[in-house]
Amino acid sequence: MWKLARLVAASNFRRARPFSTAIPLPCIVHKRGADILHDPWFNKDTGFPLTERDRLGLRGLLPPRVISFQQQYARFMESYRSLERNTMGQPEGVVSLAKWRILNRLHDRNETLYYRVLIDNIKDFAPVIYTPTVGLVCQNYSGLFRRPRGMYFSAKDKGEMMSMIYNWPAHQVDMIVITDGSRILGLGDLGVQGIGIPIGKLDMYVAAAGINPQRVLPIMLDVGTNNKKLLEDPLYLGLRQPRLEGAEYLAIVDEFMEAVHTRWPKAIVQFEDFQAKWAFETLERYRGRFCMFNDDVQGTAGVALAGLLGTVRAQGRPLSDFSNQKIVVVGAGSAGLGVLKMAVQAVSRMSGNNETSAKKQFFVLDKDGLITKARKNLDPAAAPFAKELADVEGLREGSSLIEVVKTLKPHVLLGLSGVGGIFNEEVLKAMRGSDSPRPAIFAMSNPTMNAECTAADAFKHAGDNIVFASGSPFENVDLGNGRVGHVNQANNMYLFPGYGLLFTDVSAMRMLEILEVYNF
Ligand SMILES: NC(=O)C1=CN([C@@H]2O[C@H](COP(=O)(O)OP(=O)(O)OC[C@H]3O[C@@H](n4cnc5c(N)ncnc54)[C@H](O)[C@@H]3O)[C@@H](O)[C@H]2O)C=CC1
Ligand SMILES: CC(=O)C(=O)O
Ligand SMILES: [Mg+2]
Repeated sequence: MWKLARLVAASNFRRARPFSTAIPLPCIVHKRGADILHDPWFNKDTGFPLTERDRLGLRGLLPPRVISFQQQYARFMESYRSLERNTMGQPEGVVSLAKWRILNRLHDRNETLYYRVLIDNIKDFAPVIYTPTVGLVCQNYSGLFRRPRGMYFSAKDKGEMMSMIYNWPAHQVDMIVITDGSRILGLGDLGVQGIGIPIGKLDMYVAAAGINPQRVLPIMLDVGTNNKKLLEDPLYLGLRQPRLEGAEYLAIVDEFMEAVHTRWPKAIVQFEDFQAKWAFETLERYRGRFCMFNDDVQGTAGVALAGLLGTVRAQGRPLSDFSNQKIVVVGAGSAGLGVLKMAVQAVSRMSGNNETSAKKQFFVLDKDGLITKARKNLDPAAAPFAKELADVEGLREGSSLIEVVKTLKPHVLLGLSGVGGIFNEEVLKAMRGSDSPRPAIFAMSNPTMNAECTAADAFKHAGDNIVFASGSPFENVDLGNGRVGHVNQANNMYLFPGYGLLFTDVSAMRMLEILEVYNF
């Protein structure tokens, strides 16, 4: 997958920002002197040739020696490798943050070099700029903050957003990722510190999809936080107030959406890591009016479905066999319900059955166990997937995960619960009794510590023949005798190259029409 993503990125990125000149061809620089050196979009550090130094008023502002782009690249990679050597044996969190810092400093200084090293080393660097390290970065963002990136719209900016949006320096923006910080990965409400997620996601768009980095915009919509620790932290950088709710909340999001689409009517707004109630409500509220989608609901569904179909193929079965798989989804939030909706649609289309009958093979649990129609206060979003008690013989409302696995013997166990380790030894061992000769275990929650199980535990307890995928990366597992337990990554970022191609080749509206056609 990375190979394909790199090919896409390399071809598109070179078109947008040629490797050899380090500044995008169509770009006219209106700045001079130190302003250029302090602008990561234009800065080439010591790479400015003498002619440019004269033309741009840089003579004397840099050491005399001109260092080529290739030499700068090699020097950065050497510093990175030396950091790896020098931090060997130190705690994982310390090492990850040190790696993030060195990459972030480059991002802040010289974007061309940053994206070049990122594209060329995407497999090594994705876990640093994205999950799992981005989770740690968000948890510590107020302390790590040095230079602003993206835009911040807060509840205090009500009435000002239409003018604020024109403060963004780029004339054109194609892709926006916005969060309100209310459910950052499986880490909960991180308030303004959640900005790390839009930044990391957009880095993946540039590196894996070849989107022009000058045309992306990370956004934090700060409506307060209910995280007590952050509210009490004197260095917390966000609004120190409880989250807005109800109409007050929606008024802020409405104003932002109007402002952004007034300035850039074709920009696509990706909603990311909103708590489930707002994820669903904003999706319904805006999808008919604006170019937008929800990555956790829709992007995750696309990747999970690809993984589920891939599993059928890995079992040596025809794809039509997908309609016979028993699938247990653990987690009935924005991601779990998004996956269920799309998977049910896929089954009903493949089998020619209606959705009611396609739903029969899907089972969903939340923190209160198996969801059935007998549940009191059944969440309306989960209601379409709640089972009739008559259809789950041997089970009851609220049956535990282990009861469900032992009774149903599912072909697939898919976790989007945010609860680390919930696929424990007992549950994994019970998957040995699966009706499938090659059961699938997808531990999709992020970051790593929130994964439902580790890859090593999955192969150890559920057996060598499983198909395993996780939201955050794990190393392949050594099964002995030269055999390898392959770890696949099931993360919505794998859709970004696809979106990227759509953005470059079709207009945003056309893309949304395509998504609508597929009822995505
Ligand atoms: N791999 C990927 O591409 C993606 C992974 N995720 C991950 O999925 C997780 C959940 O995300 P959302 O659905 O947005 O969160 P959410 O907060 O909307 O939903 C979490 C769900 O898990 C349930 N849950 C909590 N404890 C449980 C337990 N002990 N047993 C069973 N269910 C339990 C909750 O009741 C709720 O239904 C997060 O860790 C997130 O990082 C989310 C989107 C994409
Ligand atoms: C991957 C992702 O979007 C999440 O964990 O929320
Ligand atoms: Mg997300």
